[in-house]
Amino acid sequence: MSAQLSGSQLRVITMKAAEFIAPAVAEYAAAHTTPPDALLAELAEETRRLMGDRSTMQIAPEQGTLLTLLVQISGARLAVEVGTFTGYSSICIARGLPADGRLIACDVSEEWTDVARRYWAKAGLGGRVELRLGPAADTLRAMPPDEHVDFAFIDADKAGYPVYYEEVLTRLRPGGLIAVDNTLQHGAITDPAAGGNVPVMREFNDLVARDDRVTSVLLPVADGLTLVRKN
Ligand SMILES: C[S@@+](CC[C@H](N)C(=O)[O-])C[C@H]1O[C@@H](n2cnc3c(N)ncnc32)[C@H](O)[C@@H]1O
Repeated sequence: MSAQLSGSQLRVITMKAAEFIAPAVAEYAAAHTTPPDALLAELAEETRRLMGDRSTMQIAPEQGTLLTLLVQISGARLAVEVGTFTGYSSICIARGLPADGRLIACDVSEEWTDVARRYWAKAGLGGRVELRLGPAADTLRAMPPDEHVDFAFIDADKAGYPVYYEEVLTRLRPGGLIAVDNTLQHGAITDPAAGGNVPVMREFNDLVARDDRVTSVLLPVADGLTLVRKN
């Protein structure tokens, strides 16, 4: 499933990973991580071409590998994604599910998820992924309130994270896992003067760290990825 990465693909991995660690170490880590296959590399390239600067919203390749691995080892059957964009992370999650598993993908953008739909079809995952267009808070609240979700990935508007976290956690089975992206905010999370999404994210990180319903670890992977297990 892996493919040789071109120089530019490897540079993208290295640039994203280098935010928290020395560039040479980041390059070494990237070279010793299972790389994206040809389809994911093509999606990353098309997203860069179509979306320009917005393409940085896509998760880093090593996060994609990690998501697939987490879904596989957790034995998840039903997954939820909040923030799909052009589909990179959804493909990584869906690939970790069994053939009869299901991913509910939430986003507000028809334009961006049209790209995702195309790539789900190309990846043979069309039957495994269900897109729900609309504000994710509404989509999550409309789901049954019982504990039936095995795995979730939160990667949408940062102000919405506390609501997404709570609505997902309510529906997560004990032992289920939530992965939350961008929790280190390019390293600005420790800067008390930083604006933008940083204060919101700091509050969210504090909320998770205080939550005795879960066990969590904030990993310095890419832009910070917090893993949360429901106790
Ligand atoms: C950082 S991008 C997601 C990147 C994606 N996980 C990937 O790997 O390519 C954030 C996405 O959240 C979506 N979004 C923003 N606000 C939202 C909301 N209120 N409900 C659902 N999706 C939302 C945006 O349309 C965008 O596609």
